[in-house]
Amino acid sequence: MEMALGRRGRRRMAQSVPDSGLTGPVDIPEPEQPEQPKGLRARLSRMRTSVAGTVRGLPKVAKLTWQASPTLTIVLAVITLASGLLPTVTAYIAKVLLDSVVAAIQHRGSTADIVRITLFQFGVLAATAISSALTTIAQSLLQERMTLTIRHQVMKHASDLHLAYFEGSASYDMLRQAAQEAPTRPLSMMTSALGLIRTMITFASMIALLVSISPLLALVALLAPIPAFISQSKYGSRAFWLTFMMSPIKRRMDYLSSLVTTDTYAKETKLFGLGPYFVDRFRKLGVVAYERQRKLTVKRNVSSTSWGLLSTLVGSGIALYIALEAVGGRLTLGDLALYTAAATSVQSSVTGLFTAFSGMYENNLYLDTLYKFLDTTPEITAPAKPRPLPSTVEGHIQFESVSFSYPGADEPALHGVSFEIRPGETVAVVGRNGAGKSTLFKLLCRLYDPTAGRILLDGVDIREYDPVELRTKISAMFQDYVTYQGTAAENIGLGDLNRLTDREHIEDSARRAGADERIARLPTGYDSPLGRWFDQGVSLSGGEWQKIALARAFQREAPILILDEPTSALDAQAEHDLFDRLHTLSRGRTTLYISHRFSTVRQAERILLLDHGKVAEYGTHEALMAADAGYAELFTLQAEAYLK
Ligand SMILES: Nc1ncnc2c1ncn2[C@@H]1O[C@H](COP(=O)(O)OP(=O)(O)OP(=O)(O)O)[C@@H](O)[C@H]1O
Repeated sequence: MEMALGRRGRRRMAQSVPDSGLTGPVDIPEPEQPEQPKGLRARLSRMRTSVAGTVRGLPKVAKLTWQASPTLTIVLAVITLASGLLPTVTAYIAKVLLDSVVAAIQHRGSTADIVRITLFQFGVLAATAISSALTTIAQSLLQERMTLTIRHQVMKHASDLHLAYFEGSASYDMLRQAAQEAPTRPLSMMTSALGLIRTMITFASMIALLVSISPLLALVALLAPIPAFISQSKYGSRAFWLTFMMSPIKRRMDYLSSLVTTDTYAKETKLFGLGPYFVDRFRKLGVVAYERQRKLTVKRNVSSTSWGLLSTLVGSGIALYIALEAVGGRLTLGDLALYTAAATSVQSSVTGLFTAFSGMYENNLYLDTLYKFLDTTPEITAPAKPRPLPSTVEGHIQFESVSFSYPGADEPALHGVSFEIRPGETVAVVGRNGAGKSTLFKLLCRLYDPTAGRILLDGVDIREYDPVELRTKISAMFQDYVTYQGTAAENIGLGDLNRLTDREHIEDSARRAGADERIARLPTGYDSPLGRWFDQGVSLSGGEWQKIALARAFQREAPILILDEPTSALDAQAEHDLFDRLHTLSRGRTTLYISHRFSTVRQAERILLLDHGKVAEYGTHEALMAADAGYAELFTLQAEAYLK
């Protein structure tokens, strides 16, 4: 990006600015296609590859269309193919009509013939109109079904993918393309493919007529539109590259837009007066995106029109030749009409063939992204023969030399971590920001797999279990819990889908989390909508939301309880009450919680101190205080602050 600026001062500035879209230059690199050799042979071989690739893409597209709706696919195919003959029939009727008019004028024929032919012509024209209306209906319905089918497939696949997939920006761009661009492409490809066959039918029937008058003319008419095709295919793939390269900029625009239009961000945006700044950046990014699009659209159309003019010139030449032939008496007026129609039709068929093909080629490129996304295999999967979890999981947890690095990170988040938690024990995990505490929890839930070492649950490596089943044994609340735009009951019930409607259990979970009292004060209690996206719901405070999220964790009666800073937003009384209850709540369950408040940490049976991804200390509060090392230092620091 910076390179494109070319001016030294701006380049230096750009280097110090992260490429986040929030600050710095809004330019994005010109879409550059991979270097390709230019010679004729290379071009031909590229064309062969793209033809083969596009043709190979067809069965997949046909399958997608069929999955969306077999009936509509058949309707569309039959009408499209049948309408292939209509132009030839229409042209032929025009000839016959003209000849019978001339015959009637010269008293060689009757008006009854003309009426019959006109009626037939009406029939054909009506059929043309009906088939075009049916095609439109079938296409738009199929498009709806198709969008639904593909979005469903994308959603389903995304829900199966591992967490890390969503954290890489390249894969996120791919996901965006698959979700937004791809749904319209298969039908477009299918329509082009059917159009291609229809045009071939028209073409074959028409060419027969043209060849019969002059093979040379047929050849000229065939060759003229080729340049138009070349320009089409070149710009077709450029458009694809542009969209692909535009994806990051579009995502940044979406993000900026959400910063200004989403309730949770609006407060801070207003406080710091960021609204106009974000709006302006959104506009600037939009201008860059538009400029790219404009250049390409103009280039593409100017180019194809120029090439198209060449085809028109040939068409006019043919018309002139035939007209002169008619004047010379070598052709009838009807022949003239027929041959003119045939010549024009062959012209447009050939252009149509090439345009349909280049359209298919372009659509296929977009679809490749969809297939690539759908082919991405989830990295966290169940083994071929998952070991069934025992009906009563004891909750014995062992970390054995566990190391973990986030994809693309320079330093490991965890390094050689080993410790053991006995069944039913309560352990507090402490450490500075970034020490690796949340990562430890995520590994235990198998949201990631360790890069080295292993984690055992009841003596078995957790990778031997089915991760979905493993997670049913864990009740968890993360720091960045979700605030669902639903009712209070739904917000809690989602913690255990099997008990989504078990109101008694939901109320019990709320009581355990200390959320019951606030819910009772809501306009319609548990049925009150929370959040304002869909209904005029109630806005809760940060602490009240946290209690709801806690209740959701308690909703699942699992043998392992994991709480990542469960009281960060709670008031002192609520925090005290929760930890009071935690003794009862954690009875019979292995419990791990992260906290930065040492008054709550000391209540745990054992304390694990992490430091830069390593276990620094592990033991009871008393033992760690006696050791007088890192934990004792942090504890004293906080205690002194309170006593001052
Ligand atoms: N999704 C991620 N991708 C890449 N790196 C990450 C990701 N999440 C965390 N990290 C990095 O891993 C390290 C450990 O993070 P972790 O969230 O486990 O820390 P923590 O001890 O829970 O911190 P805190 O007390 O601030 O919550 C940090 O350096 C962080 O930058």
